Amino acid sequence: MTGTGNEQARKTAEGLVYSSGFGNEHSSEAVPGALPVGRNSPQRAPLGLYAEQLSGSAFTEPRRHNRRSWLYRIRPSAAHPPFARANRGEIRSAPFTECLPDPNRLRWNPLPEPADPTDFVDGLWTLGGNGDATQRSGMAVHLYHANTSMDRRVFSDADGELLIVPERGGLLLRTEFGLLRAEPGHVALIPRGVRFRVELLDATARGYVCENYGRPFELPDLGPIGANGLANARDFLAPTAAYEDVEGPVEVLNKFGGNLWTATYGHSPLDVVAWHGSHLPYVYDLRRFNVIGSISYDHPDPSIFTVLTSPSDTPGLAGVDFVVFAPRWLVGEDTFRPPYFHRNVMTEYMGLIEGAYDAKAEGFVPGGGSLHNMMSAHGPDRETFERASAAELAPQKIDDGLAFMFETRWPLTLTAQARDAGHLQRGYDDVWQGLQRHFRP
Ligand SMILES: O=C(O)Cc1cc(O)ccc1O
Ligand SMILES: [Fe+2]
Repeated sequence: MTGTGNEQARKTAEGLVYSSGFGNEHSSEAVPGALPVGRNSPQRAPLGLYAEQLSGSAFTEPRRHNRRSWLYRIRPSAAHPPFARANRGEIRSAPFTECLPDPNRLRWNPLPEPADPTDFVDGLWTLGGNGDATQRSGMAVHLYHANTSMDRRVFSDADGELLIVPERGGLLLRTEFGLLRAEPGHVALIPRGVRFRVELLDATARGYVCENYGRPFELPDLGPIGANGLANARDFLAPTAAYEDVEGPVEVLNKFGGNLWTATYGHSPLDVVAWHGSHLPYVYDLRRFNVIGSISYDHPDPSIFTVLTSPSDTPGLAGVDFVVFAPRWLVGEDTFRPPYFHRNVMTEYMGLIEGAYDAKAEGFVPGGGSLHNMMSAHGPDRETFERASAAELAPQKIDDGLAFMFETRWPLTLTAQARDAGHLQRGYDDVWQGLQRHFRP
């Protein structure tokens, strides 16, 4: 993506055309005249295409939450053979029952490089999660590592939407709605049920995925912040229609009820020539985030950094929030500026896209992750505490890293593979050892 100006149906340096605006009704046609005008389902759809609705909400949900798209495709999705169970590799789903919920602070190094040729789906490795995929509630944290593009296979997730956070290597996402490019520093949001194929733009790819079983991510309310700020809707870029007219076997993998199911189609199902609607994928450049913080004193709670939120049935209590710690100035007077010591009723999974994070002097590395389950005590490590308590409080630019958090209202339970992983850091607790008493009554 280019970093300037207006992306309204604009061609990027890489030749992709995007249409901008989160939550909008978008429309696009790869062939002029492919999109019906004035109705969704004419007696005969234009150009001999099949009309198909893809619903992301129940038909009857309030208009504010209602999401659906109309797809005009070469063949209807319904024309397929039965699905059969497929090997789910290292993908796991909620409910997570292999381990007891664990109150310990945990931290992992990056996933090791895959030994064999591994594409995005084969390279998904589940860390844990909460809720129940079949109840459309909760979330899962996955990591991925890949060294090949998906070839003659497409994936879709009936269990939830996928927020993909690349950390290493760019991804080209060929979706039913067209092409998206997601480099490290961008996030891609693939709605429930949308088919896509991941091609690697570099030799290897690595990153994180938040699988959200619950209400689709939306932009948070801004309250007194006003009409602008945080992630601005216009910076979310939707694809424009691009179709494959490809015959021959294509494997369609469907994550459903926690398992992978496979069917071999006789053609590519990425055959959508035109579409319109609101249930569609986006990319967003995290560096566009308009960071808002304190310009007087104290360290604000990280909710101020929320990019997207999946509300639960209780107002203000998110099933999952996606939060970014983007470059910003710290100017607080008489303030301990890094994240404070805290115990949070929400559960925090954090990852690092690049550089360093201001609460951890070392050990929290790009591609790694930390889990601070609900009510677990955490905060700055000893080195950070000592440095920040003594620092001269001149205005300071924090621009040496890009960290993020998946924050969820429910405790997160690990998979056995995450608990037993060789890349789990033993002795993470030690970062808080040696915090001396300074009490002088
Ligand atoms: O634990 C963390 O590093 C995340 C976090 C950051 C912050 O600025 C305040 C609270 C918080 O949980
Ligand atoms: Fe925290």
